[in-house]
Amino acid sequence: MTATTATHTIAPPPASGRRLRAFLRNPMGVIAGLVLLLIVVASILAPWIAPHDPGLVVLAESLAPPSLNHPLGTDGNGRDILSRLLWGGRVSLAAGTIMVSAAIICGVPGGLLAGYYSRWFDAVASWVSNMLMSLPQILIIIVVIASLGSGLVPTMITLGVLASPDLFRLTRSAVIGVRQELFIDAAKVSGLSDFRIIFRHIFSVILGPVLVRSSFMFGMAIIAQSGLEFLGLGDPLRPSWGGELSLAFQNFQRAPNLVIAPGVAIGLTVMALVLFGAALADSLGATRRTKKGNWTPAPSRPTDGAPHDDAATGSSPDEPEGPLLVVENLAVSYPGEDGKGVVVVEDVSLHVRRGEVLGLVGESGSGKSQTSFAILGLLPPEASVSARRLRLDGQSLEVLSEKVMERLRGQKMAYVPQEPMSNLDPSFTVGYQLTTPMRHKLHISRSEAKERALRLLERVGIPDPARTFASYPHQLSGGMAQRVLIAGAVSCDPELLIADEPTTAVDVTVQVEVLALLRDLQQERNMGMILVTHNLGVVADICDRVAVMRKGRIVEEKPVRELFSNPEHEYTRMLLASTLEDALPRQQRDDEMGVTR
Ligand SMILES: Nc1ncnc2c1ncn2[C@@H]1O[C@H](COP(=O)(O)OP(=O)(O)OP(=O)(O)O)[C@@H](O)[C@H]1O
Repeated sequence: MTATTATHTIAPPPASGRRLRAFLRNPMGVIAGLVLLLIVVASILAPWIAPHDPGLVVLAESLAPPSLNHPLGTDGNGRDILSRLLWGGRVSLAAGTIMVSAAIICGVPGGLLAGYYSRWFDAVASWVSNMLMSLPQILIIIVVIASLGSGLVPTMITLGVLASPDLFRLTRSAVIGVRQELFIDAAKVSGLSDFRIIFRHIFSVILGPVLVRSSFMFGMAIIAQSGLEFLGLGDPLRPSWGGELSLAFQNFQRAPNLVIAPGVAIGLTVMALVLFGAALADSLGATRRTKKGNWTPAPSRPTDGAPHDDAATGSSPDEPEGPLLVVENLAVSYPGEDGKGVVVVEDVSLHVRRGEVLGLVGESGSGKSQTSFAILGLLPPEASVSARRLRLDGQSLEVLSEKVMERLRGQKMAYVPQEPMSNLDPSFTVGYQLTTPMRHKLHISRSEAKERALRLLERVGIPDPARTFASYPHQLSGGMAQRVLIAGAVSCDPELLIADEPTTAVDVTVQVEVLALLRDLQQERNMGMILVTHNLGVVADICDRVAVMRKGRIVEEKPVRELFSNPEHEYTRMLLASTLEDALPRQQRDDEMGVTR
């Protein structure tokens, strides 16, 4: 699920504000930042504040000690050291900027795509990255300098490309980590394109680690560039810290103090960058820990549906009384270790009519979620799916491209997950996450989406919709998060709602409310609903029909009352005996909850 910018009236402090405050609480980071700022400003202003021309040779003043005219003395050629260091700072900073930019450009997008899509792109990109890492860097640099000259740009770009595997691997592993997060699934279910998911949800997560690593890399770039100058591989006419250090060593016997100034310039800058990077890492890490600490369990996730647009989706209108969803002979398998496929769903056939609730029950691992994900088109790439028919509103889902499925998930199917907190992106406000799918799918303005979101929040029983709209997920209780996700799920009027154990993560009292809410919304909107659960008590509460799954197959399927009064399959009887011992008959439950059917 996703989001738009909330209105700013009651917004809590944004994540960036918390990070800044955490950073400012670290004195070392602040001092390092100030030192860096001073170095950057002094280097930029070098043409105006340097007391002398950095290239002016006055042999008569060779190796002059510090004086008013030359505050840091002069080098072996009588050039003013302070002026050369100020100008040299520009070179060092430019070197760092070029190298880090090249490393980011080569490493980060590749890591993002490799981590997100895996498969062949990952294999190729990882191979290239490993190859780059195995190259002898100094030899490559010497070859580049020999063929392209000692210009700063080609040298530092080469170094950046050679360093890019570092950022590639960092980004790739961060993306692989976040890709497993449920809020990414939620974003997919809400119909967001891969580009928006990567840009909005994943990029924000990798930004911190990439920034931190880049600041270290910047320090390394300064050292590398200075080292090249020191070894005589730079341009002798270009004032630089490394070049000054090299000259100082040449005159070490006569004026050993000359190494101090360029050494301090390099050491101080690199140290400040490292400390700054470490403080940045701490502040980002602190924010993340805070969020996780407030995590509360709860259910549902938002999705959207949209105005029915058969032309857009290529669907044909369903016959008036025909089922909304038809699944015939669905099978899902995964590659096994011995090369044979492991079948996790086999020969599953079911249908759901508009306004009908189908319960999909079975023990853990019986294939309920895999069946749901197959319908939603959200199985991982390694899954093999086949079905004789898989139709939603008359449209065959199995032949659709991922792009059309994306749109369908936004427009016709919605999903309410088991763990609501994990399905909300901690970096965005509830309002943002609720309104983005609506704006995107329903093509409505920000203010309309906000109005709609506030109404939905009120409808799902959130006591202060405006406040919740502006809140971040960690500020919600589990039950509230669950309601928010249900609001998101119905926000674009889906026709089919798949709720996967929506009450697992909340306490018993909230469970009852959530089930009642789902049932009310389903009836109000005449949605077809699949309720995935292992609890026959829940089935008794809100389902019209039940399909009992075991070991990937449906072993019995019939109307709820019939199933309860006449369970035929041995497994169904066992389920009934074990889970319904304390359950009340449906009518009695409805009466007690004041529900009219
Ligand atoms: N990516 C995967 N690769 C291989 N097997 C998988 C994969 N995902 C799920 N499975 C297997 O598919 C089977 C069915 O899983 P599924 O999640 O559908 O069960 P479930 O009935 O929903 O269980 P639960 O109630 O615990 O969620 C399980 O045996 C599971 O190990």
